[in-house]
Amino acid sequence: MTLVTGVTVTGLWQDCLGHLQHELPAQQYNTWIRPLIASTENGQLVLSAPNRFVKDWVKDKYLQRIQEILSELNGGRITHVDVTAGESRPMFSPQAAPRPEPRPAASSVEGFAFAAPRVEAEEPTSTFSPIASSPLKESPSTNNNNEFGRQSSSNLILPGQASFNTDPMPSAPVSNKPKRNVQVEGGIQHQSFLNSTFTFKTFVEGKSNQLAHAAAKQIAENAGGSYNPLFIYGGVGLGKTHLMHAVGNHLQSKNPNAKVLYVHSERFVQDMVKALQLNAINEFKRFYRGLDALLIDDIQFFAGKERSQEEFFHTFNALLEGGQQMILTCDRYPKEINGLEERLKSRFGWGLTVAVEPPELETRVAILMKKAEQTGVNLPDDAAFFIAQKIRSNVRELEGALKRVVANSHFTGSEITLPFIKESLKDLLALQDKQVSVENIQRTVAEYYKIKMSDLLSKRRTRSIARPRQVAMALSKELTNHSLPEIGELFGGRDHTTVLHACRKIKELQETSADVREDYKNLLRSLTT
Ligand SMILES: Nc1ncnc2c1ncn2[C@@H]1O[C@H](COP(=O)(O)OP(=O)(O)OP(=O)(O)O)[C@@H](O)[C@H]1O
Repeated sequence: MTLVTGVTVTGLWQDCLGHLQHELPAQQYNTWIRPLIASTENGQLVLSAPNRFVKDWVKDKYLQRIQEILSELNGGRITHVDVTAGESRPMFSPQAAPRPEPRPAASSVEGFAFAAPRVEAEEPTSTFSPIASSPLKESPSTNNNNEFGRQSSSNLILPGQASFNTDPMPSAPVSNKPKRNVQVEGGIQHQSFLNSTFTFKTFVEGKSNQLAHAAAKQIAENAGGSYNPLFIYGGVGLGKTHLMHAVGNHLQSKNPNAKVLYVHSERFVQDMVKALQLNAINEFKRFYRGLDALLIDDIQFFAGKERSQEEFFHTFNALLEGGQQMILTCDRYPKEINGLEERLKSRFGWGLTVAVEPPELETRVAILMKKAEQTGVNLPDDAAFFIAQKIRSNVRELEGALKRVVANSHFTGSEITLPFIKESLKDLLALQDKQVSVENIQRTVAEYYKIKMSDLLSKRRTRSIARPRQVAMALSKELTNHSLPEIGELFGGRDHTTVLHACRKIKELQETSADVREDYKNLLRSLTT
């Protein structure tokens, strides 16, 4: 057994995860493998399962394969992997599981059990895991009509609470994230489900997130003040969750007794449904309304779920009236959420609504440098620049690329240089080259002309916006298989004749204007190489 450093083990485990993800059905992977937290003890890999149930299952079904893969990856050298129940020190960045998911502890208080892994398991039935065995296993996001399920369990689980358990499962915390801030009050634990690595210190501020960052900082210093609620919206993987946790972590560090809770909106819905089924809605209300700060992620999941919206509306009002801070994130502007009640949309706008945009090149480079520094990796400037130039879609993908490079470097013992990066990311880049999307084109064009992506889709007709828009339309026609009407639709619902006109205009300008010719050529090169 020659594992030397935690980073080496991390790299191995990350790669092993890649193999397992490839081999196993997604459901199995998400249920059993993803929640495992890797750490190193005496040079050995320790996989910490959220509870004994998962531990036994993993040992029984997957451990042998895990050992085989690790040993293949490490030249036959890994001989032992331990699987334990309960948390151990996580050692890699949040990328290991992209979204911090609330995984409260197994528990029951006076007949109510609290928390279960958010699993969609096909396997063994257990009193511990009501969601796993209930009709609610189908995620609300994939089944908008099924807001209520048939009662199938005697256990209700609320996040942030824990256990005096009568069921056979241990009360070990269930978390695939670093869990902190556990308070014990009257024998009941409160957990925040904050990811301790998502702090202001690890967040890179740039033009694209300046306002959101400033607002978050303000709130961290003055929670429950005039910026309540804070509503952060923007595309995937742009740091909304990170910022929200940063506020939570700050509040919690200022006051360790503060009851701060992070919860994904799917989880809120699931808990509420469970509470209704079990006639425990009053406990549910008390629990949420007793918080000092509530952070709810991805509230677009409330769309179409009327009863949940109703409950959330009351919780929301109660919290605001009590001066408790709320932070909400969403993938779009509140008014654009179809299926959300008007009164909620308008309430969301009562505090401060801020957008996060895709980061520009400089910020992407800075983020990469910061992530590399966090993982103790020396990333040369030109290497960071290259990755940042190539991966533009979102920060999560940027991190993914960096992790891949770092893992490869650990396995091969190679230094991270530009040629090494090109080699490591070869297939990813090739894949990306094949996948030029209209969105990608819009983002690249917006960045090139230093305008906002939303401007490209807007009705604004000033030359500084209209010309880049035409360029983006022409590039979309040239580089994608979309029809003119489809392209028009993707540019803020424009008519196909507008797209046709743009294509003709840009073709003409390329012959008469050196600037446009140059711009078009640069953009084409950047999108296709
Ligand atoms: N400005 C930033 N500085 C440092 N890390 C960042 C920044 N923006 C995003 N990240 C990182 O990118 C990853 C994705 O961020 P996050 O989960 O906050 O995205 P999100 O906007 O909530 O996406 P989603 O809508 O998919 O939930 C995280 O690991 C986060 O740390």
